[in-house]
Amino acid sequence: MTAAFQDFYPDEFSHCYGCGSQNPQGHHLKSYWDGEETIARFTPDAKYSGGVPEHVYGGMVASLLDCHGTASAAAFTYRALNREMGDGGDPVRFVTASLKVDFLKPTPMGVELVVRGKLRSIDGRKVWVDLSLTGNDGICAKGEMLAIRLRT
Ligand SMILES: CCCCCCCCCCCC(=O)SCCNC(=O)CCNC(=O)[C@H](O)C(C)(C)COP(=O)(O)OP(=O)(O)OC[C@H]1O[C@@H](n2cnc3c(N)ncnc32)[C@H](O)[C@@H]1OP(=O)(O)O
Repeated sequence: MTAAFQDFYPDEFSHCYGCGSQNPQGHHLKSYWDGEETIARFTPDAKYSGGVPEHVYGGMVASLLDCHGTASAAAFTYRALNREMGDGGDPVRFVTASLKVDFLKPTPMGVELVVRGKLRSIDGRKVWVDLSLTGNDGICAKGEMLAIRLRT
């Protein structure tokens, strides 16, 4: 089975509510390569409803873009450096500095959501990632992230 990007986060940095393996209450989002892009799949529990039970609330949508975006920034950087995650070198870790979300239409509840990341550019410690979240009937939200690589 292919390891997810988050599987390479050290345990001490794996407490994120959205994607940390060490947070028992968290969502444990998992991100992977899909060609030149990145992908994550997630089906929110019914308790994450928006104004009506059929729709997912916006914070959950932003959370999925957030965690997938930073994981993708790390993956894009490893690839640009011709490195592999878990190669024993200095770990490449990112946090979100800026996340813009456009909610294009309601996100449906009860279906698997697909989150995609595409590299826009890398400039030193700054990585811009274009994000999208798709339900069963097209793109529901788009995101633009600036992720900053932490100094090691
Ligand atoms: C713990 C391990 C987890 C590692 C494992 C990952 C866990 C999962 C994370 C999930 C995603 C999240 O929720 S992360 C949690 C939410 N995010 C945060 O809490 C981050 C809080 N902010 C910060 O800690 C800081 O502001 C940083 C690290 C982002 C940046 O601080 P810094 O390292 O001192 O760098 P700084 O010089 O200020 O900025 C570097 C460059 O980025 C630019 N820059 C900085 N912020 C912005 C911004 N909002 N919009 C535009 N540009 C910006 C600066 O102008 C500069 O450009 P130039 O002058 O170089 O051109």
